[in-house]
Amino acid sequence: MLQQDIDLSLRGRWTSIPSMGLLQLLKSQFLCHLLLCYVFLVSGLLVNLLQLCTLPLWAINRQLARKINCRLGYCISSQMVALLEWWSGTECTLYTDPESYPLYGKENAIVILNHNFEIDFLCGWTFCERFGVLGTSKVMAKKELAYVPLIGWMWYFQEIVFCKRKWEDDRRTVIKSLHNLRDYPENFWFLMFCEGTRFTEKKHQISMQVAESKGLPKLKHHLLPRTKGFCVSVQSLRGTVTAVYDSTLNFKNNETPTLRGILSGKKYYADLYVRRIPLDSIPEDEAECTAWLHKLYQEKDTFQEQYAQTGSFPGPVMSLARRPWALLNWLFWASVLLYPLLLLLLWLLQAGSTLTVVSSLTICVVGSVAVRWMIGQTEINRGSSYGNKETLLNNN
Ligand SMILES: CCCCC/C=C\C/C=C\CCCCCCCC(=O)SCCNC(=O)CCNC(=O)[C@H](O)C(C)(C)COP(=O)(O)OP(=O)(O)OC[C@H]1O[C@@H](n2cnc3c(N)ncnc32)[C@H](O)[C@@H]1OP(=O)(O)O
Ligand SMILES: CCCCCCCCCCCCCCCCCC(=O)OC[C@@H](O)COP(=O)(O)O
Repeated sequence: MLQQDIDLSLRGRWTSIPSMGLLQLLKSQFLCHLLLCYVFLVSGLLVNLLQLCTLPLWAINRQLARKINCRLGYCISSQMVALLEWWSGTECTLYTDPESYPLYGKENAIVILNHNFEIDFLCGWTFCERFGVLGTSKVMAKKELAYVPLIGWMWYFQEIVFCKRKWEDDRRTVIKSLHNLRDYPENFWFLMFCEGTRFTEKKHQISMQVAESKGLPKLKHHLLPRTKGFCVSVQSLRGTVTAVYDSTLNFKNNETPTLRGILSGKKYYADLYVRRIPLDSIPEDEAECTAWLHKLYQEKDTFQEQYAQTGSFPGPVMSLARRPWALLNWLFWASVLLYPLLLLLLWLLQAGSTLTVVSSLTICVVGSVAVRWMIGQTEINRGSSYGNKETLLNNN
């Protein structure tokens, strides 16, 4: 490279810093990420420990144990919401009809969401937070997520419905977990990604072969939904849940948002289109319910196509401001946990032996490897093989 090129590239780098903003620069620094992760990991472990302490209470007063665990769970999940809303400043826009809007958060609902993005679960959580149901939010999650530290352990106490994505194995456990929710003491949203796995080109191709073999119309933006879980949820929660919220998520400017981007303070623009469908209008019969879900996904596909063409969903936009609680929760944990960290660092600098310095560095490395592994769970290119050709052949 010529000296002139080097000068130009360096000058470009330095002149771009002021325009990038000092705050943005700060947000991209590894040290900041380390501090965020420290607060998240330590507070998460403390909360998990407190959740463990509630175990005897489940036998004595189950409803109280549930209410306590909702609030404890909120302490963990709202930190991730704070990261999205306050750290990255991501904007979440809700498209929905004004008649349904007042009911959101005031009734039990099954939420159906497309599964294309690495942070779709986080956007889901953010909408839960804004409607006051974050602590009680539920999901039908793959069993592997039960072993993710903090989040998976928290879910165990929040009565999340886990599945192995093999209906023969899941039928009994899924129905049992759903029946458990029938006397839940607070309003909850139960999320289902009926596609069962995240969208990839390969999984899409295979699932459209399945659609063709079943004589179903092809979908452009979705995988063919797996219907058993939805039908059994509707059957098991009839009388408990009053509506299905058909939700379709996309991001402005064709962005493919990532958790790493959020952690680095990157701002995204999420758009969510929600239609409220009364549960009574969904057929009870399994075959009819299956056909109903297939039709719903065909409609969702047209909404995504409209978004791809016009950059917006149908329906009016409802204003939905972020609330301060997620930020306040984070500030609480940060003030409780950063002070002892500071004291420890000062002590290490002043009097720490080589052994204590080395052990502290080792803890830092282990912590950051653990967080990297957890972030890896959200990455689509590290996703499961469920829905790939191999699985299809095994199933047959
Ligand atoms: C308003 C805003 C949002 C609010 C948010 C609210 C709450 C937030 C809460 C938490 C946020 C955190 C989120 C965490 C995310 C974690 C999510 C996941 O883990 S997703 C993965 C696990 N979940 C699911 O899979 C749910 C959907 N799946 C089902 O319901 C399944 O039916 C099942 C119960 C899991 C059983 O699985 P199985 O594979 O056995 O399914 P089926 O029997 O239904 O399917 C077989 C059937 O499908 C046909 N088919 C279609 N495509 C394929 C393919 N590619 N390969 C093979 N088979 C395919 C197949 O022909 C079979 O057909 P048939 O039934 O006719 O035999
Ligand atoms: C202040 C906060 C600092 C936060 C630091 C970062 C912490 C990282 C936390 C990671 C949390 C991990 C939650 C995992 C949820 C992943 C949900 C998901 O999307 O699962 C995928 C499945 O649906 C389908 O799997 P595939 O079949 O596609 O494979």
